[in-house]
Amino acid sequence: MVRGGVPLKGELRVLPAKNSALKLMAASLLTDQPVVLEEVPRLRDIDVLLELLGHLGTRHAWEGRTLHLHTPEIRSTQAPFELVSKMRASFNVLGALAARAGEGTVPLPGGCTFAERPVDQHIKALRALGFEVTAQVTEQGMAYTARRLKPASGRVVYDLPTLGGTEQALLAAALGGEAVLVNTPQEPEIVDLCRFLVRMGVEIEGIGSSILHIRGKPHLRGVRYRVIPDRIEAGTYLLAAAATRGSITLTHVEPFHMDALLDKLSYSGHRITTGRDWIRLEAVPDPQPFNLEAREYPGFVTDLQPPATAYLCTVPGTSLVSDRIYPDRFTHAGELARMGADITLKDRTLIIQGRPLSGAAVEARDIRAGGGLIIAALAAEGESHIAGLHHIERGYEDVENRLRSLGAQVGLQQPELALAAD
Ligand SMILES: CC(=O)N[C@H]1[C@@H](OP(=O)(O)OP(=O)(O)OC[C@H]2O[C@@H](n3ccc(=O)[nH]c3=O)[C@H](O)[C@@H]2O)O[C@H](CO)[C@@H](O)[C@@H]1O
Ligand SMILES: C=C(OP(=O)(O)O)C(=O)O
Repeated sequence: MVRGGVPLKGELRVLPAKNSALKLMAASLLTDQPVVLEEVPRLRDIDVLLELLGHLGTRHAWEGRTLHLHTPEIRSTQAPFELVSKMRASFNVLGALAARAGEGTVPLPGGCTFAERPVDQHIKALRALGFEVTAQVTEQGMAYTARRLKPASGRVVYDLPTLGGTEQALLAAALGGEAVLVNTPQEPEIVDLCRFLVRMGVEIEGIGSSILHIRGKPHLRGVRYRVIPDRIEAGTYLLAAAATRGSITLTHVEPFHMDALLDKLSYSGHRITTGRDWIRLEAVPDPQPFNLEAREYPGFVTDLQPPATAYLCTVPGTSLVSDRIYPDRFTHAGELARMGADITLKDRTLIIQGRPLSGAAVEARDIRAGGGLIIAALAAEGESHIAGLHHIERGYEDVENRLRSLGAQVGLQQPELALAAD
């Protein structure tokens, strides 16, 4: 429940990146030694992956935000459907299991259903590295088994830069021989995973470029590693401050991961200042619209497309929004229209005429659509009720208290957690 129209003001410490932490957790399967991840967000997705890793043989313990992981041996090579179906990142244990235990079986992943999300490049990569991959139709749908026939080596040429497909090959190749990955994405989460694997003992050249040369090792060591800040959480709060014409300072953030968004926000007229690990936004009352096309890093990230769309709905003038990564990722558009947004979808492009929004009952159908609806509700006049909190909680930790700390009037729709202002 959000009562809108209050400019967000204050300072927020950005939390660590879910999309990086999940991949590092999967990579911890590659060693029989303890792995310590410093700064892990406390999110539902992290708990789901911990449950999956536990099933495979990983013991874990929390110490504040520090996560201790240890997999002395792989106890099961089968990932249960009930867990994999909850989150896409869980598919990445396939390469790690096949590399460490010689075999792994993982059902087709779940996760946000905003678009068709194929895994053909994951399978192509594993086959190119010498794994035998078979698909079985089970009662719960398709599952894939990968078997190691020899130490992983080979050349993978991706049809398109895929984060998941590249992560799959990095894990599969880490305990192998020599591998070359061509047409890889440059996203910070890939760089983070590469650095983590290097600390474990893997040799990787070309980190941050579109060609990665990997020299795997027969044994990898345990590491202690700090997860990068969450550029998606950071961007969502910046857009929320801009939409409510407020001002916000984010700390513990990597400004250079966020160039594309910061550029758009300053084009829009807002005053942006940055330091080594902080970003400050002071909103202007009369911002300019802009067009955006979500694409690979360092372009505008697809996960911030729904939040940015919500912001643009509040900016007078015309904006065009499209998404090259997931061209149909628009589950938020119809819900924004319920809040009075003038938004139409034509030829896979949103055409937005910005104008004031009003509170309404809406439903988040995936994580970032939820981020967008929260932004719209914060900017709207009146009260909004956002259903689908379980999606939002996959990606945004403690969102109601974090928003309240910035002055937002927000609460869960339960008597004891009624609106802070009530
Ligand atoms: C490059 C990119 O922006 N990746 C985003 C993608 O990562 P995620 O890992 O989910 O997706 P990929 O990066 O693998 O997908 C990028 C593109 O490749 C296509 N594809 C992918 C794998 C495959 O086997 N076959 C195939 O065709 C996808 O449909 C998509 O169009 O969604 C995540 C969740 O929203 C975001 O956090 C990532 O930033
Ligand atoms: C869509 C996301 O997660 P998943 O890929 O697990 O569905 C996300 O983090 O925005």
